Amino acid sequence: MDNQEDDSKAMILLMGLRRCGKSSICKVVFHNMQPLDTLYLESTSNPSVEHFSTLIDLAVMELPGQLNYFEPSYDSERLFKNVGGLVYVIDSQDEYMNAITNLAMIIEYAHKVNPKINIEVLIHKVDGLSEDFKVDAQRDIMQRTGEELLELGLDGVQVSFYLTSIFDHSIYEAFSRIVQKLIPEISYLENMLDNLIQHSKIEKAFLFDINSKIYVSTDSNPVDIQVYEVCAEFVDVTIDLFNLYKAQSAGVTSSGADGKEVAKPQRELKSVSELGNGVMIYLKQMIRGLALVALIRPNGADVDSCLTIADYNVDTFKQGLTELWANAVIKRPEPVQEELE
Ligand SMILES: Nc1nc2c(ncn2[C@@H]2O[C@H](COP(=O)(O)OP(=O)(O)OP(=O)(O)O)[C@@H](O)[C@H]2O)c(=O)[nH]1
Repeated sequence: MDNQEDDSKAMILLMGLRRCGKSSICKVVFHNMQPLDTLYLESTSNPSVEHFSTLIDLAVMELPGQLNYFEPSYDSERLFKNVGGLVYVIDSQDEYMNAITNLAMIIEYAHKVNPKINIEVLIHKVDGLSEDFKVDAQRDIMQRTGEELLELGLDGVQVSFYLTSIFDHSIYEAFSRIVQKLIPEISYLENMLDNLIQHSKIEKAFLFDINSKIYVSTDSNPVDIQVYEVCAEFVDVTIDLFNLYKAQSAGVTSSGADGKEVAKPQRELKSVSELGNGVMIYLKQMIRGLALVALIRPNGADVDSCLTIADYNVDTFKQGLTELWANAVIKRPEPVQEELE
């Protein structure tokens, strides 16, 4: 059982009251659904799991808002024991007092069975709120949650809050931070990226999961959300261009020295472009569906030599990443969905 628990740390539980936006978040982040199309999503009635493979294998389990997880028929204890992060979604456009009471009750239980669980609260749908109201809502929700936890004698429990919406990049930014907390090697990755930027005229580097556009790591400089947006959009553009030309090269073979047909090596995703302000944006494919995206500021130096140095250092980084992955401690989580249904 112990081993099983260790292997299952990369499980995220997504919870919240009905219609707070859980399915929409999953569809937009993990299935590239357009935010407006979530208007027609039906209410979820059974737990569902998204498997998401990036540097770590991750499972995101959505628990429907209409279910009572504390009914005896659910093995809630096993469920909560097996998760690394509990993400609770609060609809900020709705009356949220019930949600806060529900959240406090869940934290009490989750913390009891799994004191190491990361508690993450998404103050969601903030696109409908004015800037002032956003700040007020955040303060109010944080304060009320604190009061509820104090009443339960849980004031020492760490809770992280994020303002999110599926209509901008805030949901990706929040999930990036949540996923990073589950990667045991995160500090090595950050060090490796710090090393890379120090020696390559790079001012910011992200290690992106190409499919979801979550970044699994970045260097230790603060993240500017606009810089993140530019990099995430560059991933999209690069993939679109890559797919545009894929059909011609797919399945192409050539004759080897002994006359046998050999498959051509797969094309590697790589792209470089110049932004309006003279900064170069650089993308290169790494391992396991990841891509490194970096902003390079030549600062008067020769652009070609900056790119050559970046190429060399990024290759070294990729080798480091391959070694890090070979020794990674996290394995695929055990599917527990069937037991819940
Ligand atoms: N304005 C706005 N609406 C959102 C956002 N996220 C989700 N919604 C809307 O919220 C409604 C409910 O979303 P769902 O994803 O179905 O909610 P749910 O939590 O999965 O609901 P249940 O399955 O009933 O538990 C949909 O109409 C979404 O379009 C957001 O960030 N902003």
